[in-house]
Amino acid sequence: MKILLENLTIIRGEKKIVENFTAEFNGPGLIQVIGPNGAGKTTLFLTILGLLKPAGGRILIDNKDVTGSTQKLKGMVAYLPQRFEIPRNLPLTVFEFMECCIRLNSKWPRILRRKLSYDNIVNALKLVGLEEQLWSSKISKLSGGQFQRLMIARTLILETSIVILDEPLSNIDPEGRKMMADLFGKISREKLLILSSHDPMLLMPYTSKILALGGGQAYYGAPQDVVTKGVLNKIYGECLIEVKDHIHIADWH
Ligand SMILES: Nc1ncnc2c1ncn2[C@@H]1O[C@H](COP(=O)(O)OP(=O)(O)OP(=O)(O)O)[C@@H](O)[C@H]1O
Repeated sequence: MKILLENLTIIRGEKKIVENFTAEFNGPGLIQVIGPNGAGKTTLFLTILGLLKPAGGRILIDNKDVTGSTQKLKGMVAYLPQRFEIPRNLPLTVFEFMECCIRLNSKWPRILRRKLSYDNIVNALKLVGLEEQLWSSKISKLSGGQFQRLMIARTLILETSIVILDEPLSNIDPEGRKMMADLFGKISREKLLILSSHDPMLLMPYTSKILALGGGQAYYGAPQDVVTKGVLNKIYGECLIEVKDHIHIADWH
């Protein structure tokens, strides 16, 4: 599992996100995409997903050119957007919601979908830490953090080898974040997991590579080469506060 960004130039509105940028995301592993608000993390994901066309360059997934095409990505990538377009008032329980996600997925033949669903759903819900007593609750009754966990579970049952999560830790409380970080570490042992985060240190023990975006610049490499004062200064500018040996990123998340 490999995503190659080849000489990629991305422009959104007036803003240049990256120019002539080349990087290879290799899995299994965890790749963190960091950068201040508006740096272009979501834009990069939407470009990888074929929902936005780059101004230049190509995107290859497992050597297949998928640039600007959502169709070619089918069954290869699961994506969790930062903001959901799923109405919270759907009259479905947690379990029914997950069943719908499986039944609607055309990856499996219809007859198999029913058979696959029970175990897959139970595993995914347990993995993200949604307790069994919630499975029969209406999704409208879930808290923001529980709903976020459900959305993560939904990306996992699609069983793709590549998973992209846009700020999956937003809405999750501090204790839950640690649990989710461990979960992402576990997932990244088998899949290529790419996620954006405003709290890079939390996931650092599991991170194979970091992509730092900001001010039209991109730095990609091993965590120790990217999370340096020099790079973070260029990416975060004035949001970077240094207190003795401690660096604090003061963005709005
Ligand atoms: N629909 C849009 N049309 C035009 N420009 C947009 C659109 N959405 C976002 N942008 C601009 O694209 C740039 C990158 O935004 P993007 O949402 O990708 O950043 P981000 O790093 O994901 O930010 P955040 O951390 O706040 O989620 C910003 O300058 C933003 O204003």
